[in-house]
Amino acid sequence: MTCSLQEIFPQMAHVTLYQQRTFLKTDSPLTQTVSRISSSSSTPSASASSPSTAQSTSSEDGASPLPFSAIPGPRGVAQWPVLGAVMLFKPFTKFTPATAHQMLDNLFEQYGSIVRCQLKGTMVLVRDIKDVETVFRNEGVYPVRPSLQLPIQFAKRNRVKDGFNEVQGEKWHKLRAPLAKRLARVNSATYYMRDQNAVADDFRDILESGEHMTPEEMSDIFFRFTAESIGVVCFNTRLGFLDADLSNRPGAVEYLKASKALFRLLHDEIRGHSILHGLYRNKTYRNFEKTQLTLRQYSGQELQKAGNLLKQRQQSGTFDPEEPNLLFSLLSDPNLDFEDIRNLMNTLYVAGTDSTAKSLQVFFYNLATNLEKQENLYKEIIEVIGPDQALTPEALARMPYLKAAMKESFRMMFPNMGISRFMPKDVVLSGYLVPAGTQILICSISVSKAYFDNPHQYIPERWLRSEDGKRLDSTIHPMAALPFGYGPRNCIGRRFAEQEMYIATVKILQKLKIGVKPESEGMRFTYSVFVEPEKPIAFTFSKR
Ligand code: HEM
Repeated sequence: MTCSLQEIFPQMAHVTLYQQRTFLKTDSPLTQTVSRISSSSSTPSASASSPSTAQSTSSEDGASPLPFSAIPGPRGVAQWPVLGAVMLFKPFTKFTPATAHQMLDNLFEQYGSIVRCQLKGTMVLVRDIKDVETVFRNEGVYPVRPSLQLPIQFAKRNRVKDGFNEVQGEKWHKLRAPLAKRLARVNSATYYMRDQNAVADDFRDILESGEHMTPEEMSDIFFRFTAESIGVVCFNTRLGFLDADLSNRPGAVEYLKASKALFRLLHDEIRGHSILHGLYRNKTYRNFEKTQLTLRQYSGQELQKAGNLLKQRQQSGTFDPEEPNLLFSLLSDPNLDFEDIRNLMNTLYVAGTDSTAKSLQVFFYNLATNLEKQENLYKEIIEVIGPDQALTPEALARMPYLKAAMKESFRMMFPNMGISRFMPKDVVLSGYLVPAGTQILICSISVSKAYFDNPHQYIPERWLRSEDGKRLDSTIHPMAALPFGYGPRNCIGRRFAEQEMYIATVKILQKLKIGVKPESEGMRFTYSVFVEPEKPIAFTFSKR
């Protein structure tokens, strides 16, 4: 069996052997990025983001930190590169890649809140809130997060530009900037609420009449819903993925198939089923390339159509450059070419489908298995907008229970196994000196008794605030649950993800009660790219 870092940290920590080797070379791009960040720590943003920077290399009590080599963790052969990672799994332990999250728990149980181990290269796992703060406060202005290799290989071999999810340093910053500045506007997501409500109407209609669907078919509908919803943002149109008949939508079926295949192939890389795609075009790579080419071709056509529409509106004087329409704004930016825009939109589309589809299923599962909480939420929805009105930004502002219920779902079943960073400078974590260039995995602490009372119970109320704005449970640390990451490299699609999930939940609860069939009670969850049920969930949606 091949064990890799990707298996351990599916969503974000994907480093190939190639990257591992080159990372430590002084002339590698990642190392250059890291040293550039280190030397730029006097830039305003670095110092602004680093209240703890001054003490980042001394212990809290001022004592000299303990050396890196003293960090607890498996010893002996288990510290050897590659072999060390293999030894964390079957047959040496009871864990498999599917239970890697339990393997991490086990390491923390054995060694405490900081662990040094071999996963893909030497990694430091942390699970103490002070360490979480130290990592994020010292991540620098261009935080470095390892990336998957299949997309990087595709870009290289096809001579197309990289997506910003995959690159590092200034290049990453430059690619993300056109989106970041537009998405920082308050109404950047709410602008799409009306169209996304219409998408959710279709989603609800399908689920309402879906009593004969298999759990697999239902899971597919969740994927189609999020693909259709984010499609409204990326392409300014309905792609038709929720249509009963896709035959009048040329290319849509292939596009949908390619979108889903993409995640299966990335999963192959994550699980270590494909390790040689960097060296030659192996089967996984060839399939990946095929899906990418399909996605590019279809998105290219949709962007072309949007570009034509924009031209017409410009010519007829009906285009308002202040309109918060993301695609029109990008298309009318003289500094961006067609390929830049296609890249940005493909990145958003890909990052925004499976992630949200899986999180929505987890949320519905928590509501279905906590009916009292579902009823509280139902009451709030009916009080604020009744059974027929669509969700608006104003109505959402009056739905604290909805927000709390979703936040609690993210806390209970964290969307990914952790968030990874390569440190640009030396830091002290739990009293140990961790040198620049080390990869840190911040593991989820949101089900830890140290940070939450009754951490395994679904209690949305813990997130509610009193009228003066104070959280009822004042003991919750602001960094104890960060499902969308943190800092300049956080999830750029957060508002879209939350909005889609709010809209879908409201639409469905207005008319239907969410339940699960007995076979899905007590479902266990695992991690592939994101958290997901071990088996597709058999939901029921019954009329209220
Ligand atoms: C519930 C759904 C989602 C979850 C839980 C989620 C979570 C995350 C996390 C944890 C990160 C890494 C953050 C970090 O390293 O600090 C991330 C990055 C990212 N997310 Fe999301 N995400 C979701 C939905 C979306 C959506 C809807 C989009 C697009 C519209 C999106 C686009 C991205 C992109 C492009 C990145 C890479 C950012 C960068 O490297 O600069 N995500 N997401």
